Amino acid sequence: MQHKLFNDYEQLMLPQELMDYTPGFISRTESDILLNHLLETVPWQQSKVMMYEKEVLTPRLSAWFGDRRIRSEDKRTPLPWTPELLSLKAKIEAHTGMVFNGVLLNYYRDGNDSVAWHADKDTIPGLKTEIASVSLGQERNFDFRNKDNHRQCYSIKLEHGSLLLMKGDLQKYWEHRIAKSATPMKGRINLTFRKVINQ
Ligand SMILES: O=C(O)CCC(=O)C(=O)O
Ligand SMILES: [Fe+2]
Repeated sequence: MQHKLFNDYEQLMLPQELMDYTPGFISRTESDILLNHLLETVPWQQSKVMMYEKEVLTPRLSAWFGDRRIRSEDKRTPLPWTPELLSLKAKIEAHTGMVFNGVLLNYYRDGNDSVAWHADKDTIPGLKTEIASVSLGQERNFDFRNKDNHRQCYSIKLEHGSLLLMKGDLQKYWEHRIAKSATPMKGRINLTFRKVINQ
């Protein structure tokens, strides 16, 4: 599936059926408060993943809150919803008309923290993956590229208090990442609201 990603002025246009970006979804003051609250209260963990038969630490901290496990093979017990996360979930659900039952929090401590190229798989078989992603703190580049043609690669900045909806066939045809940055970066928290059915 091909998309025209630039308008006549060469500005990047997100195909709305795949990605919908809302800057200022949360006010500046509320975003500041939520960022500090999450930094102080979330039991952040550095997960390990297998890479070429070796266990490596992921270059960021994370936490999973929700009703079910994020993946059946993920042994972490989901953390119980907090009033702050439930209220953000309700705001997103009212805005999008979508319903979520879990949220993955990523904490990028500085420019050395990152997430490698990946697509988020369908968590409910037969349904297209819908993810609502809220960003707090340091603005970072969100890169995405066509799985079949890596030269088709674009970048948007995810601002403090913004909401990015990822939907439709985005995860099927595109990958995304947060690259490491050579420029010094302050902390950033990203919350991805998801729909999962694992036990
Ligand atoms: O930090 C971000 O904006 C993206 C995180 C992400 O891609 C993920 O958790 O799957
Ligand atoms: Fe992702």
